[in-house]
Amino acid sequence: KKNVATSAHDMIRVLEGEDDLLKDLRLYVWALERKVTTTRVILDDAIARQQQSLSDPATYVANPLISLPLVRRMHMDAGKILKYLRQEAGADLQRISDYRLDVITEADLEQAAQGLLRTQQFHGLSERDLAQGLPGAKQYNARLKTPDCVALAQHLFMKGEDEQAKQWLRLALDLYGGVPERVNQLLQIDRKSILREIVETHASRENWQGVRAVLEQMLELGQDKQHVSVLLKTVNHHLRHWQICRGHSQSLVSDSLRCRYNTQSAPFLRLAPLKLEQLSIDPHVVLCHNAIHATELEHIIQLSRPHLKRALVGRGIVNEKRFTMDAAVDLNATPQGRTLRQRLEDMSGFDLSNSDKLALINYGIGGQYSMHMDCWHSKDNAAYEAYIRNNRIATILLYLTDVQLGGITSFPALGLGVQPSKGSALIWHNMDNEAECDQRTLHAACPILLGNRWVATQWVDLNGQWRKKRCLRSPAN
Ligand SMILES: O=C(O)CCC(=O)C(=O)O
Ligand SMILES: [Fe+2]
Repeated sequence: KKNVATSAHDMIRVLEGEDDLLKDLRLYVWALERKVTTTRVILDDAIARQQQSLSDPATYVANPLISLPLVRRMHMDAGKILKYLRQEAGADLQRISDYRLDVITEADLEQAAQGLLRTQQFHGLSERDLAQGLPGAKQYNARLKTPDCVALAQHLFMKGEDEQAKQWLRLALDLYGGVPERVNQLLQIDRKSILREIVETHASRENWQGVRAVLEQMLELGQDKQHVSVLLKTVNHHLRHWQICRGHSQSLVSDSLRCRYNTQSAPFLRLAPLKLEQLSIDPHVVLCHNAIHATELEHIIQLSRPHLKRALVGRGIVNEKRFTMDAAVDLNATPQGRTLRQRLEDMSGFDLSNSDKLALINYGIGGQYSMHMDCWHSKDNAAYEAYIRNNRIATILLYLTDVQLGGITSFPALGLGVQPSKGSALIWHNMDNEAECDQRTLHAACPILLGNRWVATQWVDLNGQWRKKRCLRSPAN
């Protein structure tokens, strides 16, 4: 298919197309003006009458020469006037919207953009200089405006040329003035959309510093403060997450945190106490050392092998957020598995009879699991029943291997990072005493730099914990 942008001959057709559009715009403006004039005559008439009635409305309406026309107007005219108001201005202009705009395609735009960028490269011009006009070309006041810069940026983004794209977006913002905001909104290139686009590109490259800078700029422009503040909080979590992954978690030394033997969460632990290291008291995060025997680890890894597949997120979607293999393992299927399941109950203090199977996860080099929470919010009463049945009150994360480099489990909101150590179990409570999902439990698995990382996750279902955890909000409340 021939593209119009390839030859000057075809480009003239595009110009003619714009001329046609111009004719229709003229007709439409005329129709709008006509409607405004008619409406204003009706309005002025009504205002004049209102002036007379203001001082003494009761006497005013007592005059039958007033009351009859009033009733008549409200009965006969008002409906017609409203109908006229609701009518689209220019609805009678048949010609409008007969265009074949699809004649000019995305490919045309791409080609035109490509041509202009080639010119930029040829002349060695900066984006700003190019937008001012071409050296040596006949000057028709030919300059690029905000929408052109945005289109060039979008073209470059598609080609993966993010840096250059961002230059164009910045220029788009600089050239923004002059056009009424309403027109820019109509063309969907208002400041907010441009900044949002910059944010999205930074975010897709995980450039959180970049995202933060733009969000701060948005705050300065006074844009949607509440929304931007929420985004800033998320960005700060991302930045904190990367610090934690690099081994810079906050110091865990605190007077209130202890290492002790757990003899209490189940009677059996009096005979076989577990080594427990408190990592956070509120929310509850503990690490149980030497909790699982090497033969047990091997056993569950073997059980999972035939079922391993690429892990999904949400409703079964492959996503970079979760770059791992996983498999569900039924611990009740083998005697060794049942022993381990009992131990998981003992060490967490929860009842697992309503909980999912154990999820085995294998991360290779570069594997990671982005920030997420294992629980979900529901303020909606209608959904509460379903919510209480399915939500995850706690998570037990078993580390099945040591990891040579990377692979820390990070809790950005707590400034906490846990290095996997073979045979230990990390336990945390996802929900607070009101059975509400605790945002502070946001967590992630850092990328694996060296090693083979196996973990097993036991999500603990909220349902059925009434004997185990007190103070839960009743559904009726
Ligand atoms: O592998 C990790 O460290 C985290 C796993 C996790 O968050 C999960 O399975 O829900
Ligand atoms: Fe998780």
